[in-house]
Amino acid sequence: MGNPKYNREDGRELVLLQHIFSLPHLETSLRGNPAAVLAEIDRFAREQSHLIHIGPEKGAVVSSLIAERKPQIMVELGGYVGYSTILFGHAVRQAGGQHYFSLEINPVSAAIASLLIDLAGLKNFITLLVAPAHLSLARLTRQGVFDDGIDVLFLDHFKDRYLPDLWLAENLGLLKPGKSVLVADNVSRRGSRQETDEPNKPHYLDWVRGSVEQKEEILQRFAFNVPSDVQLAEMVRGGGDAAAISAGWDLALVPGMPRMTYESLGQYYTGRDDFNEKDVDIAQLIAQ
Ligand SMILES: C[S@@+](CC[C@H](N)C(=O)[O-])C[C@H]1O[C@@H](n2cnc3c(N)ncnc32)[C@H](O)[C@@H]1O
Repeated sequence: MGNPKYNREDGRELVLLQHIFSLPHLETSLRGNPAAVLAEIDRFAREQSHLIHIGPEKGAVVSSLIAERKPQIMVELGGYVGYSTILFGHAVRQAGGQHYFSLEINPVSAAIASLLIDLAGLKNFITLLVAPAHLSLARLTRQGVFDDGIDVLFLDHFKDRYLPDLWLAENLGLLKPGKSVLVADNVSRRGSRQETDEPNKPHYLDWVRGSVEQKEEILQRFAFNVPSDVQLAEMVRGGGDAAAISAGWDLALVPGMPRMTYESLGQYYTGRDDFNEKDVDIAQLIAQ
């Protein structure tokens, strides 16, 4: 059964949508106002049903990073109902950035997010793609939107996909040394719930903090399906996921690049070990 607070199979996200679109100040103060839309989502999560959004405290940490780094292109893996999309998309736009991409696997969550993003007035600045993140990364790579790299990659989807999707981004050449920053939600080893701490699965931080040798050792534990004679990045740029798949690649499990090493820019810890309120980890790619 688990904690009923976290039982999310009750349609609460649709209730949130109904709630927001029936507020009396919808047209007067919510439309076109990202901060007001976010405040209503936070209020709903506090007073009615718990949501798995990043929330205002960790959200502010990432918003400050955006204001400081001024990313042109930011990509989030796991858009859910659009809270972080609206918060960070707005911050990227305010910082003079070009575009925000939100990748979400669940079509119901994405439909809700789409309406809330539109309500907040950010529709033209944000692209929301509904598919497993690895397929959307391939699709956007093919479209050339990442030709100058991803400036901030925000990982907030399923924990067991953080590493495989980071590996794909590395392999496709989407991360640039001295520039690209990774922001990962809830990856600290503190707290009791560690979905990634299973015996044979490396933890996200093993990779992001690891040396070249440690990362080579991590990759040896996996059976990758890697055709020897074809460069994945070229293939995906030319023909997207279809070309890669027909050449024998499994985009869901592509080896990372051990020579890409990261420098930690800090870990913000909330002091709470609730399921989605623990920490946010920030690291920058330094070598390739
Ligand atoms: C913790 S929620 C994201 C919260 C959101 N970033 C926020 O702060 O408002 C995780 C989301 O990741 C999505 N997700 C899980 N696996 C995914 C995948 N492989 N690709 C894209 N989205 C995924 C889930 O459907 C869920 O909506």
